[in-house]
Order: sequence, then C-alpha cells, then structure tokens
Amino acid sequence: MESILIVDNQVSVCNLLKRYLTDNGYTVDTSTQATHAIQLMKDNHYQFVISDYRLPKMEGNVFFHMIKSISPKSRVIFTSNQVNLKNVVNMIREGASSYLAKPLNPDELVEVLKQKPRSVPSPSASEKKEAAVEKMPDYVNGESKRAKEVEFKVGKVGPTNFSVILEGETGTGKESYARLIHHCSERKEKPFVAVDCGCLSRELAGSELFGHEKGAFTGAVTHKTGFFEMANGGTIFLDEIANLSSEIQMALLRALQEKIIRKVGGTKEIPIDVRIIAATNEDLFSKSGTTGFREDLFYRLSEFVLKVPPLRERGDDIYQFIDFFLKKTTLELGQKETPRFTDEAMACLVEYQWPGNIRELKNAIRRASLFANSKNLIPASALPEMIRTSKLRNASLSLSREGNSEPVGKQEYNERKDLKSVALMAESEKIKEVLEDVKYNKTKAAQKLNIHRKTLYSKLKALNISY
Ligand SMILES: Nc1ncnc2c1ncn2[C@@H]1O[C@H](COP(=O)(O)OP(=O)(O)OP(=O)(O)O)[C@@H](O)[C@H]1O
Repeated sequence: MESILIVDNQVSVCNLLKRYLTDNGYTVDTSTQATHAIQLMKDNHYQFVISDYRLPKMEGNVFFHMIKSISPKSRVIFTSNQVNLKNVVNMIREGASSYLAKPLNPDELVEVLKQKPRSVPSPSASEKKEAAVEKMPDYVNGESKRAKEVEFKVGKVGPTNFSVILEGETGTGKESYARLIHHCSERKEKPFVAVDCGCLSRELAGSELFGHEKGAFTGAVTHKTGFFEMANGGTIFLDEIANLSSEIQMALLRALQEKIIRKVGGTKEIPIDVRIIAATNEDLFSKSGTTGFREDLFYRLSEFVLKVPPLRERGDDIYQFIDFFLKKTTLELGQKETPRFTDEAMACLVEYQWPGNIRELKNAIRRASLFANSKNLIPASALPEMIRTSKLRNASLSLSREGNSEPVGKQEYNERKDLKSVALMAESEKIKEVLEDVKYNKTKAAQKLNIHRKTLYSKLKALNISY
C-alpha cells in the first residue's frame, strides 16, 4: 500500500483528503506545519508528499529542498490557491511531480498519483550557466542612484560568505535584498530560511532556532528540527534581530563562533554551515552597549553593513514599482488588461512620503486595483485617505512653514478646498508640467514660467517638488 503525507495548514483540507485517499487505498498521514511534517518524513517513508505551496512558516521552495534532502525518492505534489506560473515552472524543473490549483479536484489528484514517475533530466552545462545568470523573479531592481548603490554592494558581497546586516525602515525590501544576496551566492540551490525574530517567544526562541529533543520540556512530544538545521548549507535570514533576548544572543554568538549547535535538551553537537543575514530597522551599533544588543555579536554579524534606502529616496523607482505591482495584481485577479491610474491618482502616489515604503505601496495598489472604472482607470478616490490628501498636505505644510498659513489638522485636509490651497495645487501642477517639458532644465523652466530662476528654486522647495 502506498503512503502519502498531506501537509496543509487547514485541518479541514487535511481531513477531507485523508478520507478520500484512504478510501482509494492509500495510507495517509497529515500535518499542518512544515516542521512537524519534516519530523514525520524523518521517521517514516512516504511515496508521496502533497503539500500546500504556502505554509505558514516556510515557503514552498524551502520546504521542497527539505523534502528532497530527507526523502529524495518521495514524489512531491504542490497545491496552491494562487498558482504562480514561475513557481510552477521552477518546482517542476527541480523535480516536483505536479502542481495543482485549489480547490482540489480529488479525481484529478488520484489520477496524478497513478501517473508513472517522471524522470528528471539533470541540467546540461549550458542550462546550468543560464540558471546562474537568471534574474530573481518577482523583483524590481530600480534605476535610481540609491538603488544602484545597493545593487552594486549586493553584487560585491553576495558571492562571499560574509555575514551581512541590512539596516532600513520597515517595508524597504530588506528581506528581498537578503534573498538577492542568497541568490547571488553559491548557496542559491540550498535553503533560504527567513525567521522573524520579533515573533519568537522568549521561552521558545531557542527551540525554534536550534530545535529540541523529545521530552526537553513540557510539550516537547517529538524531536524538532530548528531553523538553523533547516538552513544548513544555505542562508538564514534573521529579521528584527534587535528583538532577540540576551540568552539567545549568547547562543547565537556561540553557534557562529563554533559553527555547531546543540538542540534544547540535547547534548549532541550538530555541525552547521549557515550564512547569516540579519535585518534591523534600528541602528544596532548605537543599540549595542546601550539597550543591550551584544557588542561582540554585532561585530560578528556586521562583516558587511548595507543601508537599504526608503522608497521616498529612490526617486523615479516609484514608477517602476507602480507598474510592477499593477501588472502583478492584474495577474493575481485574473483580469485581462492592466488598469492605469488617473493623473490625479498618480500625482498622489508620487507625492506621498511612504512611511511603510514598498510594502505600503504594494498594499495600496492591490486594493486600488479593485476600483478601476469602466475605462480601466483607477481614480484617486480608490487610494487610502492618507495618500490622497498628502498632496494638499505637502502644499499646506510648505505654506505654513513660510508663515503664510496655520498648520492644518489631518481630518481637515480632505475638506480643505480654500482658494489658497487650490491655487497652490494648480501652481505645483504647472511647475511640474513645465519641468517635465524642458527635461528638468531649471533655467529653461524659469524662462517658460516667466519667473526668476531663484524664485523657481524657492517655489520648488516650498511646494516640496523633487527635481
Ligand atoms: N525590489 C522589490 N521588488 C518587488 N517587490 C518588492 C521589492 N522589495 C520589496 N518588495 C515587496 O515589498 C514588501 C516588503 O518587502 P520586505 O518584506 O522585503 O521588506 P522588509 O524591509 O524586510 O520589511 P520589514 O522590515 O517589515 O520586515 C514585500 O511584499 C516584498 O515582496
């Protein structure tokens, strides 16, 4: 009798499939968590693993590598609510048997299980070379000076084994840069395991990172493989590293220095070869020595420090991001044509300061895409109020800085349609239009607007127009 392991975070899906496949003559185990599933695979052999591509704490590609290293003969079938063609192609290319869209058709699933195993051709030398230069999927590089600087540094540090600290505001793409660094290294075929240290509880952080032995503490009913062991040979990304407790910082330092880990409740030394990339949105250097980030750990981790710029400092990259997220959302929603933002909406997007950076932009675009009108245009009204009103706010704040107006409360922006604000907006629009016309040549712009160059500069500053 052939055996199957079903991995899905929804218990109902596990139960439903288990019942159906048992009726069809298979022995079935289920698991709702990747780490538990990994343990089951270590203890049992399964002919098939049917897994959701998106598991709560582990991405499909990492899980796939784990399955292949523990149980290379198991045939893997991925399922997903949102079929991403690139993932499908990559997974099949790497040896997954199939990729099925959810909701699953049980008959189709049984048919796939009955198919003969596919032999996976090993890539030829030329294919390997092509894979090495392949661009990272789902990624916008950006053309701004700041983005180019970071890209240049990633290119330098990527292929080394240096530990890296990525410093930047929330949502600036630190994890994406960490993936890019991993992708540029010889470890790229090995797992990339991302850990959000902010979510690790004080009590369980050691067990999550280093694993535990059965019976190590109340509730430790099975052995557990920790994130470090999962990442062996690859890269571990420790996000929000400043949140680690001092005991865990100590254990991490030991693991880094000795290149071995010990599971909680265990005595065996497990050798590990893991590259560490850590991320923080605060200045760890100033934190070390003051609020308790260990200086020795900081120096160990900071073989290379990369500052990730906020979106507002990435100039015209915002246009690339808007285009990218619009197209991506169109695909996701199964729409035929990609919508466009109206000029007014576009102006709001460009002027907003994006404190939540790329993540905030992505979310705003995903949401706004649902409100495209019959001409496939997305109006400004589809944007969150904070973003919509930023244009007016910028103008009003500049004015108040000059002492010409009282500062305006947040709720008032929307209602504020007084002559002064309207005039300011019109002035700002006109200046931008002319600047664009003359390709940002300030002398020509001043001539066209019939004002002195110095006046133009002070208006650009007062109206918060970037040039
Ligand atoms: N260059 C990029 N191209 C496309 N999408 C990106 C890029 N950079 C970031 N994103 C998207 O923006 C969102 C936030 O990125 P990411 O999680 O990497 O930021 P972060 O700095 O690690 O955030 P946090 O500090 O909150 O952990 C993600 O959904 C990611 O897919």
